Amino acid sequence: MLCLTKLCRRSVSPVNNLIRRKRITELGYARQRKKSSKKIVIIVVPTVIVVVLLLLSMITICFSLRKKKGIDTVKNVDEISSVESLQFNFDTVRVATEDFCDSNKLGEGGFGLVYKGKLSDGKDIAVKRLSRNSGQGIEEFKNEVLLLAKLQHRNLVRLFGFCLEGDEKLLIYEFVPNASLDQFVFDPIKRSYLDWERRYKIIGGIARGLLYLHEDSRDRIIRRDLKASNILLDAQMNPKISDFGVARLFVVDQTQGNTSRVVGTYGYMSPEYAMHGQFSVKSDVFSFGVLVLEIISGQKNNSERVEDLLSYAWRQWEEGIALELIEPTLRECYSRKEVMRCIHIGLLCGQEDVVRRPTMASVVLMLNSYSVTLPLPTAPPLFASSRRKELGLTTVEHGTNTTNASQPILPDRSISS
Ligand SMILES: Nc1ncnc2c1ncn2[C@@H]1O[C@H](COP(=O)(O)OP(=O)(O)OP(=O)(O)O)[C@@H](O)[C@H]1O
Repeated sequence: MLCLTKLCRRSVSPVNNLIRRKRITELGYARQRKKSSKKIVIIVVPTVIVVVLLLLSMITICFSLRKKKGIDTVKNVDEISSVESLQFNFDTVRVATEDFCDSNKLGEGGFGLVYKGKLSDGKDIAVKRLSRNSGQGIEEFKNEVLLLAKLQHRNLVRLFGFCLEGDEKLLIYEFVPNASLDQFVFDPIKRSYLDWERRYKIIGGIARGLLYLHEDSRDRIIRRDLKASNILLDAQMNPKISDFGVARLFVVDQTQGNTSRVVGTYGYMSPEYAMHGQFSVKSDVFSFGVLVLEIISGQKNNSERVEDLLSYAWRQWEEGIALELIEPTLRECYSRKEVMRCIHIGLLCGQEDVVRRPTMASVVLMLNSYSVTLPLPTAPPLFASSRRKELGLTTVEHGTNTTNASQPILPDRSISS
């Protein structure tokens, strides 16, 4: 009996042991599980939170982008419909300009007279009354309206509206109070108002305006008639590129053109455009180069010159006396570094080789950053008066300015007369 009990105990105790061990193991597992679940909580939860936050921010970004796109779309629709709503009544313009009276005349361009006007709400306007024989047809007119209505940049003149009534074709622009750049740069008295700092800012502003036309506006636009009289100055002397009557609308990859009708002013025209009617953004770059040299030197690049301005500047550059180009009134106070860089840029833009001319994006970069190394310029085209005569080209210099309607508003200095 005792033996049996002992045997039983012996036989029970391994079972108990097993159960105990099992319990211990389970307890161990449970503890381990608890520990690992704690670990999981510590690692996974923040990860999940981060992922959720990331997803949320991505969704927010997507939403705001879609919203922005939506606004843009609305803006586009607005713009298109506003071309119609930009239409002015002829009587409104007639009253605003006091019946197009002479005292309100601002000047005359190739396409007609320009008048100053005041709308009933007090807003100043400039009205371009296109002459009937301007050669500008209804399509060109609408082209200019559509182009300008779409373009908005601080260095471009804004279009407020247009008027088409009977034979009358009018464009209504924002009034830019300080007239055109040529009236300062080439005027023996007013030129003293443009110190180097102002001229440098003007060069930068024109470059940014052109860059916008070439690359940033939705449609690539080639200005084709960039010159000092087409740069207007606002009350703070910020330059504004005006008059897009000859600009053409391009889809972005259609960057080059060929035309039998050359529209432009010869002193500023690239050789490939003047001689073969070929234009590209690089034709504007060429004109910009000429303009920069005019702003620095105060000299007009017209047909009366023995040697054209580009060739003259190039010769001085080669002789190492480029700084002599600078207009005498500037000599007392200017930044040698800035003037040299601008002459360099002017010569790069005026190179005969179209490919070597920089883009306006490069020009803006060159003006803004001295860490950008400029390539050495190569020769400008042989554009001397002799060659012009040889080619039978005459300088087209239409455009007169009358100052009776616009006494310059000068920000902080007055012109001594
Ligand atoms: N928005 C404006 N605000 C103030 N003045 C203006 C405005 N637009 C033109 N003018 C004045 O009228 C003049 C003639 O301008 P317009 O654009 O018709 O011809 P242009 O630029 O002189 O010559 P072109 O027709 O050959 O380009 C300008 O030089 C300028 O003095």
